[in-house]
Amino acid sequence: MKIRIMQGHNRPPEPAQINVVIDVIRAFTVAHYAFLNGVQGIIPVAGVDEAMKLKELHPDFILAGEIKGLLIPGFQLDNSPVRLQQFDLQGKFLIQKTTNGVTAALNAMNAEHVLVTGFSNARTTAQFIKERLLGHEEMSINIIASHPTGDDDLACAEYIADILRQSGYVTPELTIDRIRSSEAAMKFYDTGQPEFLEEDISLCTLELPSDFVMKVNIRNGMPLIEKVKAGSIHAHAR
Ligand SMILES: O=C(O)[C@H](CS(=O)(=O)O)OP(=O)(O)O
Ligand SMILES: [Mg+2]
Repeated sequence: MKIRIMQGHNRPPEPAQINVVIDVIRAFTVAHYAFLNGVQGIIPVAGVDEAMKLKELHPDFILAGEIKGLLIPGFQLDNSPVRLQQFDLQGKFLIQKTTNGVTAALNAMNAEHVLVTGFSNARTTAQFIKERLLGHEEMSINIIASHPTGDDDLACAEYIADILRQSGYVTPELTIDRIRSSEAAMKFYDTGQPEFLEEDISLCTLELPSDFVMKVNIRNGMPLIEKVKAGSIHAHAR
């Protein structure tokens, strides 16, 4: 197993069998909570225009995301996992547009398996890769920390790599400390920026025992983030 950790969201990674795209604060923590709250699927989009065009075609889809961390005018949801839980998302599809994680995922489709996660689902995702995806042949895995400079995503990437290598050096506690102290987390502690809820960071650093991973599959020619049961033998949606 060859593991490459890389940072940034604007360039496709080296070809590999598996790409894991990390966005702790907050895109794929939001995605995790969305699925926990009954969402059927999440369509990642590169920009607002594409999001709005999709919404016109599918009025019942929900627009979610941010620009500079803030709600996009015309969107129903911003990028807060706390605020997301105030909505009835049962059976819905989200259209998600964010700065780092979604952009990185769209640039990382050059692998047989593309998974996305924050810290909340990192351990489940790493175990899924170990138990369901790694075969006997040598496999290469890119772990993409989507924030270009932030330590939040890099810490989570190193946590996942450590689980895959079964070395046990990178503890959840150390990872949580790095996320809470990261550049991207600072604005959530600043009372002068009330749009950023400190509670969001609590959810971004809470490891949840979930029974699914989030996989980006191509459906009708478009990327779709789907919930895949962690116990499933084949890595496609159930
Ligand atoms: O909304 C977020 O938390 C971030 C924006 S920023 O990098 O913190 O300004 O977007 P994401 O794409 O979820 O990293
Ligand atoms: Mg982020």
